[in-house]
Amino acid sequence: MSDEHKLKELRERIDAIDSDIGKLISERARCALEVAAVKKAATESPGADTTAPTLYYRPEREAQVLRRAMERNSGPLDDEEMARLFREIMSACLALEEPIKVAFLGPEGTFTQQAALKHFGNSAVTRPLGAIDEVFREVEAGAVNFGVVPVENSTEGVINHTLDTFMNSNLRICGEVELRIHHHLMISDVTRQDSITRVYSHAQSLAQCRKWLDSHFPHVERIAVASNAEAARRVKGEWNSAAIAGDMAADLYGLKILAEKIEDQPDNSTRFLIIGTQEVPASGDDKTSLMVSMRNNPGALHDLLEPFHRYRIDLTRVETRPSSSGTWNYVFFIDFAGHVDDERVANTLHDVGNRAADLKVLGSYPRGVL
Ligand SMILES: O=C(O)C(=O)C[C@]1(C(=O)O)C=C[C@@H](O)C=C1
Repeated sequence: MSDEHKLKELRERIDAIDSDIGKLISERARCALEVAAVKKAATESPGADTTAPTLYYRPEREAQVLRRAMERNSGPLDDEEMARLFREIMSACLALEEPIKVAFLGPEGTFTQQAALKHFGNSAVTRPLGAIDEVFREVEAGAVNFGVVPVENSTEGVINHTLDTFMNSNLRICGEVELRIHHHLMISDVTRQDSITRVYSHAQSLAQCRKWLDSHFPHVERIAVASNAEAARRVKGEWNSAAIAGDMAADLYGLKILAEKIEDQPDNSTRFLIIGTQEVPASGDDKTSLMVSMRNNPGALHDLLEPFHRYRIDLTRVETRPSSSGTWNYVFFIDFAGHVDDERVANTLHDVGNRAADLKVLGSYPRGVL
């Protein structure tokens, strides 16, 4: 068989498969619409709390669907790629039920926007806001369904502002998403490559690329700005500057990438939290985040952590922040594996509650899948 003939035959097979996939996606979307009708009827049934909103978005179910897509996968696409395809199908199905609105730490083109789209898919309506506390406020006011904020970076550590904002908020953590962060050095079409005297970026990104800058641009002034996207925007009209930012910002402002992946740690990643008002049922692989205030006694941290050890709970993070109320009191932010509905977790929380001055469960949520 000639190459041309073979190609034609293969494309006919692909056309037939696409037609089947299309029909199946439509069938799936019709099912999602029926699910929406069932959910709506349940909130409107006699005896139901009529002030409670219908919860169309179900993080635990989405995590299960994505995990299953990965488990089922037998290649040649890798598991993450397969899950990403299902992520988009589910995002489109949810948009049919109710278009989901998500606020993120902007402006457009930030890694936080990338994280929001990774988590909710491209059918979500995303809205950029200027500061972390604005994202919290917008969710609290009910103007959007969820917010996305960064919480820790593998190279630079915790984003204190996000943790501190939880001290004065009743919002819950409904999910997490991790993003590999690749920084690039980018310039505009008016930049003179041999005359770069300043480089703009967010302070965290400048820190994440410190060694690379020391060796490639030791004498260039490093200027911290509010976001990577803002850095890219500034470079647009300047002949003597460059920016460090991600792919999205380069695309958005039409910048040229001079050097790719300049982060000092090759596995540089940032974890983002999904904040909302919804309590999320167990998905089968969950994490819980707590905020605990302890009186400033010797051994307070040991007392606090002992129940976790006794009930064999796997801690994934412990952070300390000074409390906003008393000068010498501390607030601990603790993340661990498990859901508040698990018996061992409930027992641990009971014991921790007895020892703490204050204990707040920030949320139980599915461990990030993608
Ligand atoms: O299972 C549901 O509750 C649905 O609404 C369906 C579906 C899906 O497309 O699979 C869509 C949105 C939800 O966030 C979870 C799953």
